[in-house]
Amino acid sequence: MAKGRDNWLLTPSAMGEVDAAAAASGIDSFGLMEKAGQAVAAAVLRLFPGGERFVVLCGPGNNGGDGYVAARALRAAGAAVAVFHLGDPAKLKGDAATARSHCPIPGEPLETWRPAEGDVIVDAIFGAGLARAVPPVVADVVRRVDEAGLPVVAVDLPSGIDGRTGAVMGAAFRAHHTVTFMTRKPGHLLLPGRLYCGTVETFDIGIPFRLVEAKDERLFVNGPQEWRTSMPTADAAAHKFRRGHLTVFSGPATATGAARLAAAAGLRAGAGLVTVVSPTEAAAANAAHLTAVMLKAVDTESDLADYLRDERRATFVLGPGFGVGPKARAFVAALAAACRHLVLDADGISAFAEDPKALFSAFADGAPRLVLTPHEGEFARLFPDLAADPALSKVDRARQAAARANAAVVYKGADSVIAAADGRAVINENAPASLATAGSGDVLAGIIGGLLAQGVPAFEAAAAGVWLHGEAACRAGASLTAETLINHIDRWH
Ligand SMILES: NC(=O)C1=CN([C@@H]2O[C@H](COP(=O)(O)OP(=O)(O)OC[C@H]3O[C@@H](n4cnc5c(N)ncnc54)[C@H](OP(=O)(O)O)[C@@H]3O)[C@@H](O)[C@H]2O)[C@@H](O)CC1
Ligand SMILES: Nc1ncnc2c1ncn2[C@@H]1O[C@H](COP(=O)(O)OP(=O)(O)O)[C@@H](O)[C@H]1O
Ligand SMILES: [K+]
Repeated sequence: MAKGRDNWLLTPSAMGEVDAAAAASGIDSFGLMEKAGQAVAAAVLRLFPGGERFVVLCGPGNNGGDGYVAARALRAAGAAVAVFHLGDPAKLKGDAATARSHCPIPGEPLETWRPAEGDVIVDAIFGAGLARAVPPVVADVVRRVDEAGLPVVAVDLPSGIDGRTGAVMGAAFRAHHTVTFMTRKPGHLLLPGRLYCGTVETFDIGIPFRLVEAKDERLFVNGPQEWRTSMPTADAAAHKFRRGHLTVFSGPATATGAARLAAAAGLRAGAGLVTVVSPTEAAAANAAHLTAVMLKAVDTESDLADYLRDERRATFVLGPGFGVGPKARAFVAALAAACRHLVLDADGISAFAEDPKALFSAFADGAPRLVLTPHEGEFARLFPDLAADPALSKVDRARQAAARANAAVVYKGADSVIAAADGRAVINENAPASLATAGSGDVLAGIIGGLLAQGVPAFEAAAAGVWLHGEAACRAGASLTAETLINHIDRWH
C-alpha cells in the first residue's frame, strides 16, 4: 500500500543505515549535511526574523556538523551568530569536520555561554547519535536556557531526547521547533519526547525515498492510509444484519453507564445492531436509558451459552463497568471458546491480572480475534515484565504484548500505540488532551467493537477506532464529555 511520507517513521539507527546506503549509492554525504544545515538556518530566520543573536550549540558528531552549516548560512544572511561547542572541535571527523572548516566562526567552549536577552538557540548538540544521558555541562546549559526562557530550534531532535523511545536522557531542551530530516522518528511522537519537540518540520534533504522504503520497520503514524482498504464500503443494499451485530456487556445496577457509552459509540461507528447484555438486576436501569440499542438479560454462563446460539452475535465488548472477578473470566472464556470477536477493556483486562496466560491461551489460535485496550495501569497488570523493562519503548512493549496475546493491542495514552500480533504498529497523534475525561475509553472500546462487527480485522479496527475517536474529539471541542463525544463519531463512509 502506498504510504504518505508524512506517515513514515524510522528509528535513528535505521536512519543511520539509510544514510550509509545513500553514501554507498554515490550520493555526496556532505551535500546532505549542507542541505540539512541550510534548512535549519531557513527555519530559524523564518521563525525568528527579529532574533538579535543566533547561538548555535554544536556537538561532537554530525548533528554538530549540521549546526556548523547552519551557523555559516545564518552569518551569510547577515545575522549575528555565535557558536559554542561541546568537547574539542579539533576531534570532529568526516563531514562534521568539513562543516566546521567551512564555518567562519571558530566558536568557544559550551560552558562559557551566558544567556543574553534576544538570544535564539540553535540546538545541534546531539541528534540521532545520543547514546546515554547527556553530560553535566549540557544539562547545565539546558537549565540555563529554560530559566532564561529563550526560544530553541532543535536540529533533528531536541538534545537529550532519545529518538527511538522519546525518553529524556538526563535533561533535554524544550524546543519551539524541530527540523528533522527525511522522516520523523518515534521519539518525535512518543511521550515525553513529543512535548519537547515543539512543531516538527520534516525536511527532504534529497535521499531517494526508495532508500527509506527499503528500511521499512513496519511502524507508521496512525492514519487512514494504514487501514482504509479494510474499512466497510458504502453499500446501498446493506441491511442491518449485513452491518454486523455488536454486544456490550453491562455491569451491575450501580455501574451501567460505561456499557451504554460503548454501545452507543458502536452504533455510531456503524454496527447494524447493538445489544446491551445486562444482569437482570440492572435491566431496569439500562432499559430506562436505551432506545436504538437493544437489551437482553444474561446472568449466568448458561444464559450466555443460550445467547451465543445465534451465530450472528459475533462481536463483543467486555470490560467497561463490568467488575473484576470470576464472572469476567468465565464470560471471556466462553466467548473465546465460541470463536467470537472481542474488545477486552478496563475491568475485563484487570480480571486477568492474576493469570494473564489464561487469557492468552484462550485466544492463541487463528487470526487475531481479540483487541486489548489497556491504559498504562491496565497494561502493567497484564504485562508486568514488559511494563517494567526500561530498555523497551512504548512501541516495543505494545508489539511484544500483541504477539504474546495474539491480539491487536491499543496501548492507550496521549501517545496511543496500536500494535498487531504480526509486528505492525502505528503511533497515534490526532487525539486532543480533552479526551482525558471519564468514559472516553468506554467510547473508544465501543467504536472498535462497531468496526469489528462490520468485519474489519482486529489491527485495522483498533487503529481506525483510535483515529476516529481522535477526530470525534477534535470536532467535539475542548469541553467534551463522553456523551457529547459520541455525537461526533463519524461513520467511515
Ligand atoms: N539522513 C540523515 O538523517 C542525516 C543526518 N544528519 C545529522 O546527523 C546526525 C547524526 O549524527 P551522528 O550519528 O554523528 O550522531 P550525533 O547525534 O551527532 O551524536 C554522536 C556524537 O555524540 C556523542 N555522544 C552521544 N551521546 C553522548 C552523551 N550522552 N554524552 C556525550 N557524548 C555523546 C557520540 O560519542 P560516542 O557515543 O561515540 O562516545 C558522538 O560523538 C543526525 O541527528 C542529523 O542531525 C545530517 O548531517 C545529514 C543526513
Ligand atoms: N492527554 C491526552 N491526550 C490525548 N488522548 C488522551 C489523553 N488522555 C487520555 N487520552 C485518551 O482518552 C482515552 C481514555 O481512556 P481511559 O484511560 O480508559 O479512560 P476512562 O476509563 O476514563 O474511559 C484513551 O483513548 C486515551 O488514549
Ligand atoms: K539536537
